[in-house]
Amino acid sequence: MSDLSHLREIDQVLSGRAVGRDALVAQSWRRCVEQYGMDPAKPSPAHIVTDARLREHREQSERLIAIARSGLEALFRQIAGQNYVLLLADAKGVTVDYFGDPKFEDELRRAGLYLGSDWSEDLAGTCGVGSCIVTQEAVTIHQSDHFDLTHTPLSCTAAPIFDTGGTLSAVLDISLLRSPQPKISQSLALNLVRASVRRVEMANLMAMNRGDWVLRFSTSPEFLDVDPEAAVALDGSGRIIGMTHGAETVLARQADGPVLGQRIDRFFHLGVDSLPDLMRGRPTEDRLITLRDGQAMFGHAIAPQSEKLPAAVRDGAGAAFQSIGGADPAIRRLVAEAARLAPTAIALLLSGETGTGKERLARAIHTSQPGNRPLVVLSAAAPASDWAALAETAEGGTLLVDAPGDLGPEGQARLLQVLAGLDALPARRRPRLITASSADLAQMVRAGTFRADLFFRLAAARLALPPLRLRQDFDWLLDRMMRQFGHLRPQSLRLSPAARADLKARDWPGNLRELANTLEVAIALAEGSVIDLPDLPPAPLAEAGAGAAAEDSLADILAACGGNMALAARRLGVNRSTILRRARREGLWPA
Ligand SMILES: Nc1ncnc2c1ncn2[C@@H]1O[C@H](COP(=O)(O)OP(=O)(O)OP(=O)(O)O)[C@@H](O)[C@H]1O
Repeated sequence: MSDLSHLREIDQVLSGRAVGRDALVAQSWRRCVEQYGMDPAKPSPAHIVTDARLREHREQSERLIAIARSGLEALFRQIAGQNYVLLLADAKGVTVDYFGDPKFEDELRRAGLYLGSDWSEDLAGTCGVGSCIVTQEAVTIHQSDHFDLTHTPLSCTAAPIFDTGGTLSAVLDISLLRSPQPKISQSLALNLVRASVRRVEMANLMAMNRGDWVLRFSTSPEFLDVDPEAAVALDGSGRIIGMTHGAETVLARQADGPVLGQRIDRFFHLGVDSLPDLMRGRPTEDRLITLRDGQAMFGHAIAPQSEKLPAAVRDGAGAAFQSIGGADPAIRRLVAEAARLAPTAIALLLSGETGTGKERLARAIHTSQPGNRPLVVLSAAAPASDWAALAETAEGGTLLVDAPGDLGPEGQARLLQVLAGLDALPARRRPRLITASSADLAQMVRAGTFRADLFFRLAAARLALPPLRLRQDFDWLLDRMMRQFGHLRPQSLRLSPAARADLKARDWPGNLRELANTLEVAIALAEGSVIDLPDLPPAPLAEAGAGAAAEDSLADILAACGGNMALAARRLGVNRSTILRRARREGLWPA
């Protein structure tokens, strides 16, 4: 269709004539002109928000992105090879997650099919994401359905994702740069997007309501347990506290007013006491439930999971995670989250200063899962030519990407390519990605020194390890490491209270690694069965003379340290024997 006939057709719609377009397209065109004041004769290029705004949008959608990601990956694999690009936009229309073929990246970016593109209808005109947000329905906006001439080559199919309260929270869109002319060619795309959205909403409901009853239901029994049509979460009295959009649609037909907050027996001939009868284990045909209007459905009830969850998930005390930390609230939270994320395929970024235990946590996440699977470290320091082979050996296991912040632009592009190569593997063989970084990758993205697409690929969920100086479980770590290094000495060893207090007062820039090194040296050097102050090596990065002015005399420093030579040595950043020699020379100590 020529540009001129496109403009003429929009004119016809505005003057109220039927033109054979879908009603929702014609209505959107009217909005573009009458509400948003757009001029179809003045096309405008794709609008991409700034990095800072993209970050805000992503942060607000972070949880949903993490939950949606494995569903999106599955969808992307289904459409792989057909040149679709897949976008997840937030409720404002900004693309917060993206899957596309890196080969076409420049073209996709120009077309706005990229991270940060703003597809709100009042900015981009009639388009998949924007019109889906306005209508709250799944739509295909195909080629010249687009209002703006810039976008008429595209074909976009989008479906809304609702949160468990029924509010639109995101849009899933799959788009093509070039497509066959008939719009019907996209009907499969529409079904695929709808099904993916249903699964994302289901995963979201399950994640949000682990401690509650969930009732899933379907019209046919075949897919009830694996891919149900709809679900609600119920509190102990049978009140609906969460729902998928599919559930809201079915239940809203049964009774007037809102669905949320109502008891389940208002919609089904079913009481909360009967839920245990609908649990898995009973034949599906026996789990028949009837809506108030008489329609039969099949139900599957899932009991609150808190009591059934493995200890690792419940309180983070599972065997694999036991060595990570003690009674520190931040560590407890971190371990509980890590345990919950461990069984998923979500790409994890573990951040934290050097030596905070990122690699150890990655290994714990890996080993917490059953099976004898490989864990392969892909270090940024290894030659890039080896990466692809390394990544392949992680098949079926975990690929730990270490220190990608050290990579320059070429290395980053290569890493992205290697990761994209893994997409060709069948889902269950594709390694789970965990990244460890002491560089602040998000900050590097903002500064333009780290690729945003690589960052988002690596960091679907983020876990931050606190520095040792902020941990409240220092004593626990100390005792654990003392036991761990116990084998180095035949007799049992303990720390004197003064030595313990001294260690606690240090600021540990090298974190757990520095603490482990310090203890190992102290254990090796201690002569008796007690590690005392003089046995502790000085902090390697303490500035010489730190805490004492360089011109302070040794006598003054010793006095300030209560005559404790080890403490004086540490303050000056020298060995205890040096202090002793100087003290003898200056007559401060008997020769
Ligand atoms: N919870 C822990 N208990 C005892 N030792 C620990 C613990 N966590 C880490 N360590 C020790 O601290 C050292 C550093 O740990 P790890 O390599 O996991 O840190 P990292 O954050 O990956 O470091 P980097 O960023 O420098 O690579 C290792 O020797 C490890 O054994």
